[in-house]
Amino acid sequence: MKIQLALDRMEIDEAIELTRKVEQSVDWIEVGTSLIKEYGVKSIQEIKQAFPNKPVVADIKTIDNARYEFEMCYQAGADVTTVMGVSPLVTMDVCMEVAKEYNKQVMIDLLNTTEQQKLALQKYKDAIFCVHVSKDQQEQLGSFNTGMGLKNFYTPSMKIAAAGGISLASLETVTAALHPSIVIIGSAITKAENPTEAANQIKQCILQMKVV
Ligand SMILES: O=C(CO)[C@H](O)[C@H](O)COP(=O)(O)O
Repeated sequence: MKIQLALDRMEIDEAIELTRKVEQSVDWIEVGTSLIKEYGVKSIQEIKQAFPNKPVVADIKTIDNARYEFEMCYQAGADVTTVMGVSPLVTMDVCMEVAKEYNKQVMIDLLNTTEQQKLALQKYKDAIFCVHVSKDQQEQLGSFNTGMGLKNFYTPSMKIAAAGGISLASLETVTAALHPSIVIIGSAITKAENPTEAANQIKQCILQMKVV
């Protein structure tokens, strides 16, 4: 299981400095939606330049205008770009098409998708599916719980990611419920008193769980 470090609500320099402290423990780097909104694609360019050997995820959360947004992210250096699962399927088709042209990946954010919408997304077999508890939901309901399985949607060949307030304390619950191949972790590392130690503890916990 890979760790995707989510960088949100900070300046680009701060994001780079923080990533340097934890880079040994994390696998992928996410340029968070807030960084892209505040600083534009420059945030993707600078973070990819600083960490050329790490896969970079541009969490742009596309919902329309897919070719324009996906090309912009891939040209800036993103290896994976995100699209909302609630988008029209024509948008999803364009995301998959652009990713193929650039030989890059798509992450579909399942936030607020209905069961019916999830089933319609199953055909995008090359995509990574992200189960996401949003910031606003976290404030109201807390993070992940054991009831958050993927029921009828999941197939063994699917690549699943999980995001939303995941911490060392909830890592085992999330893993048991979703069997993700990627855990997306932001605040539990970036807001920790000692980010290096927090990231290392999460990495060690994953190694102990022996999950791939
Ligand atoms: O997509 C996001 C916000 O929309 C974040 O990347 C995701 O929630 C991870 O950050 P945190 O662990 O702080 O919740």
